[in-house]
Amino acid sequence: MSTKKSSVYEPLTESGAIALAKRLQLFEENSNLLCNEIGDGNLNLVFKVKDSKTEESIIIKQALPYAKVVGESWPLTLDRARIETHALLKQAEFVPQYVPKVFYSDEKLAITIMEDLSRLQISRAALIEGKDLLLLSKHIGEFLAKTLFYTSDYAVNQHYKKSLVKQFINPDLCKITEDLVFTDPFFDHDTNDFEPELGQDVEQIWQDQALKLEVAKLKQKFLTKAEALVHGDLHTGSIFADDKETKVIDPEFAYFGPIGFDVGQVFGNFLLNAISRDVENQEVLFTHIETTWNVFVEEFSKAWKNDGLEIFTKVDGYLEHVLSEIFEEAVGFAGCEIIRRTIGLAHVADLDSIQPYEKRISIKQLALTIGSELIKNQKTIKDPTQFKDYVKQTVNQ
Ligand SMILES: Nc1ncnc2c1ncn2[C@@H]1O[C@H](COP(=O)(O)OP(=O)(O)O)[C@@H](O)[C@H]1O
Ligand SMILES: CSC[C@H]1O[C@H](OP(=O)(O)O)[C@H](O)[C@@H]1O
Repeated sequence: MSTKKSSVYEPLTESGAIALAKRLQLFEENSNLLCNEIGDGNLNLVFKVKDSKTEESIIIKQALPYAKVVGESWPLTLDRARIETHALLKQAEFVPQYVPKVFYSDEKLAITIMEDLSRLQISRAALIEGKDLLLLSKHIGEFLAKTLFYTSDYAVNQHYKKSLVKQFINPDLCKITEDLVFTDPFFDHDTNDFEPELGQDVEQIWQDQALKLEVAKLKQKFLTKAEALVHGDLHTGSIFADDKETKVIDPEFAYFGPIGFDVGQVFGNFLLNAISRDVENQEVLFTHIETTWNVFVEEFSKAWKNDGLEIFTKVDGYLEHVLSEIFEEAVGFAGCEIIRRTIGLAHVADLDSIQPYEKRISIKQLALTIGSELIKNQKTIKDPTQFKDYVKQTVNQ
């Protein structure tokens, strides 16, 4: 992997992406290259460049100086490309099997050139199609345990940890999460986006002081708890998968934050898919939540016992305390994710594609109830079985 700093930034076009791939000699000389911009995310350009003869391909991801979904009126730092490249490289130190290979990056051009994962499918789309993705949660549990444990104070020298915290200072992208996940959906803010039929339910959220108090505490944790290098946006749209393989992409929101945030976003997005399904097809998602947590605990505990550097990792009861705090926080963060994906700026296809419209509205009402209940009952829900029972109880009310 090589890194470069060009002197000027300019957004790439499809022909510009081909020219860049040729200049960097990423393909054989005289190859006939084709390129399409395939980005469907909220923020960046994504070019797929392919050799028409050999079918070999690469991905060139480029940050724009603004949020693509909104346009130039929402300026956004190009530094997110540096964060993404370095987060992918850091994660690859622990779980190379679960992240795309990075071939090249250029901070000034704000590009990351990486492995093309088109052989896999974005897991949100696959789950909406009803695919089970049987190994997804086993892989994600291991991804979470290893990337989070091995970047935390439990595992690394405290001077090195602080140098990493500095490297991953990411104020602009954190501000997006602070606003869109932890603030705007809980107030009458103009970024919110919901159907008029949800007006009363949303009003109830805005008036619920007990809920807002818990959200305030969760936001404070997100703002201050520099526990480990979190992915920061680990939803099912950031995970490529098939029945055998899993790859996590798009860590441009990475920073040192609470471990429970990544775990909670995974729980929240599995749950969003679960409630979008008929009851008889939901079980596989609850199994994914359970497996994610069980594998996380197993791998995190193994790493703690074998590689714990912090002296207190040898003290009886400390691991159990840390794990129970992570679970409690994950339940609360999952609730915030569910609410913001229902009434905030950035929706999910799991809910928005539900037909007919009336069914969509009633499932979104259910999502708001489940999200609120998870946030207010973080302390009583102690494990995935109770989590499932709690959700089912709410669904049946
Ligand atoms: N390494 C990759 N291989 C194949 N397709 C990719 C890759 N990275 C991104 N994409 C495609 O581009 C889309 C947007 O990528 P993503 O990183 O999520 O962008 P954004 O940061 O704008 O959300 C993905 O949903 C996927 O379709
Ligand atoms: C204006 S950013 C909204 C939303 O988009 C990000 O997701 P992605 O980059 O995967 O499309 C992130 O979840 C932000 O909260």
